Amino acid sequence: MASITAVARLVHLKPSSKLTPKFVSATKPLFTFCTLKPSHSPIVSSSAASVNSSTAMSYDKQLLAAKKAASLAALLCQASLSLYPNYLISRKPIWMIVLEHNVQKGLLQSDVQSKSDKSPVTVADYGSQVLVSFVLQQELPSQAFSLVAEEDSGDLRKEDSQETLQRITKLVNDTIANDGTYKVSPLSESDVLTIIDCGTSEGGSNGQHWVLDPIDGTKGFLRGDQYAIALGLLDEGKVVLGVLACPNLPLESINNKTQNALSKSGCLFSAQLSCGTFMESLDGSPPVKVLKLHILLFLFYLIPRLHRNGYGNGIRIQYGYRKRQKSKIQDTASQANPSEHCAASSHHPQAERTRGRERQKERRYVAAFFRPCAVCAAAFSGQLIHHPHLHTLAPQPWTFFRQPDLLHLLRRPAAMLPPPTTATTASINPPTSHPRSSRKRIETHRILLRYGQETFPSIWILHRNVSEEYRRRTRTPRVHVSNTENPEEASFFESYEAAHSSHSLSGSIAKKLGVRAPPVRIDSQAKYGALSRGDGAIYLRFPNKGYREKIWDHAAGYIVVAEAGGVASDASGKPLDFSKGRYLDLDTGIIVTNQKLMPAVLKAVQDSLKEQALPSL
Ligand SMILES: Nc1ncnc2c1ncn2[C@@H]1O[C@H](COP(=O)(O)O)[C@@H](OP(=O)(O)O)[C@H]1O
Repeated sequence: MASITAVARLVHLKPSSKLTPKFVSATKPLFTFCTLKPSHSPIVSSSAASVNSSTAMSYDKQLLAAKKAASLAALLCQASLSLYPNYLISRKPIWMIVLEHNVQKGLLQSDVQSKSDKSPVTVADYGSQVLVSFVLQQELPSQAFSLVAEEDSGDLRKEDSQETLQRITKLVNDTIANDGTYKVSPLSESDVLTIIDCGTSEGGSNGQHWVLDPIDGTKGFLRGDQYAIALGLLDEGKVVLGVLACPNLPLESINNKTQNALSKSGCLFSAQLSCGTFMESLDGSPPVKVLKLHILLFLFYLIPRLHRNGYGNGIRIQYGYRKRQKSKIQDTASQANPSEHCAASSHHPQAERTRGRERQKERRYVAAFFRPCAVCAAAFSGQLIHHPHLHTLAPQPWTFFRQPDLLHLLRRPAAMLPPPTTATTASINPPTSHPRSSRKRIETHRILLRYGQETFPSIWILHRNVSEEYRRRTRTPRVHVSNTENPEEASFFESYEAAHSSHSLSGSIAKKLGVRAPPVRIDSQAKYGALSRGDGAIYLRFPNKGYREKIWDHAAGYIVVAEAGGVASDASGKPLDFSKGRYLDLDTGIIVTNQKLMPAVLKAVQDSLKEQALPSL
């Protein structure tokens, strides 16, 4: 391995004469494999490109790098499309962005090219590939680098592509500069070509290989529909981590049309072997735009008043008499059972008066904001306190929401209040540490409380500097595939493009299964992402006979679904095999669903294939 690297460095003469020494050192590993061959020559052998997995770092670090790479690539893609994200990421004056935007609109139309297989490719496809490759090597400099990616530089090296190449280079350099993480000199056009050709590894069953589709669903991207930046990592032929950046996928379920109107778009799915699948917002912000105002009101109006009234530090709204106390978490037993605590202290006349006053204040300050949401908070104890005292109206049956939404709650009639007698505590992922910070910076989290079989939304109020683990759990919720066992209740996904997957075949399979909902047609591996969080229960894909599936079209999505509890197989029930190089070696079609539905779906697939006289097994 070492000798290959040494040879590579010798063969590599000068990526760009304009590179500053700083950039050369920063990109040293970048050109290690790329320069083993002229960039338009046949693909470098997988044995040369493979990396011995014994030298591999933990996947945690690689997952972080992959998330960073995919998120930046998503920014690049959005910047190539619209003004809005450009405005957000750019430090330029607005008038300049408006001017550039017009140019970009023109760019996009003229920069769509056709590949040899007639599929479209845009400047954003190339730019995304360059950026992902660049970021991975910047973030993991000590790792040898092997990348199996969709694009190569062949077309860009033609004379008439000079302008396109310039645009790609500008797009990449602008995105890197706007991000500001990497202090490197701008990439030259020849750097860009070299980096694109880093993606020509053959993959295979030995060592580690990154697998990238820089824009999966290019047709969806051009239509303004769904697309994904899909990045996976193979280790000894197995997918061990995957990241899907889906800039146009709503953070709320795609089935929930009302929520979607309020919800932002942009999901980042990440999965690591045996660690589960997580979904977060692509820009790291809270999921519902309209909540911001209420959170601000809460921070600047309610919190100061709570502090004044002795609710400092712990940010706890506690039933009944409470002493002024400094500790953030005290007396969790009494919090867990407020009525007992109240009873114990009720004989004290001073306590009685204090309680009366506090009740009044609570009503005024808290109910005004959270009505009819029961306010709950027991910072860092892992326990949430239901505060029945806040509910001043007669108990009524509670209506349950799938997604917590403060605005929605505020608008609900008071009749929807939970009964005061409802169980008062609920344990959710307890935080792993109790940071004793003196800084009184507050965060609110929308939490779904479970009381026995019942669920209702609430607000959890926390100090800012909670542990990383706690942040991960609250900000990046783990997702799970739908657990429906009944095919009739299941909805199914398929390609938007009829040319990519037979709609009639999946229609007949759905009919056999008794699926009632119409098919949900979306582009790209966003389907895998949506499936992993239970938006649908089945994904069926049946390309035309003879089409060979590529590993970058499925690797990231495969692990995202598998770690969320789903399964993917071909039509014969064999798991997908990513160890055979750049193509998947599979029988007709791909089926993705949950464990319980798989046998029924497989049977329906087999029956339909026989009926349609397609080769099934
Ligand atoms: N005739 C065909 N049959 C099946 N898949 C095809 C196809 N032509 C292109 N594809 C692949 O389907 C992917 C899009 O998947 P989906 O149909 O789920 O949106 C494309 O990814 P790219 O857009 O990266 O080229 C491409 O790899």
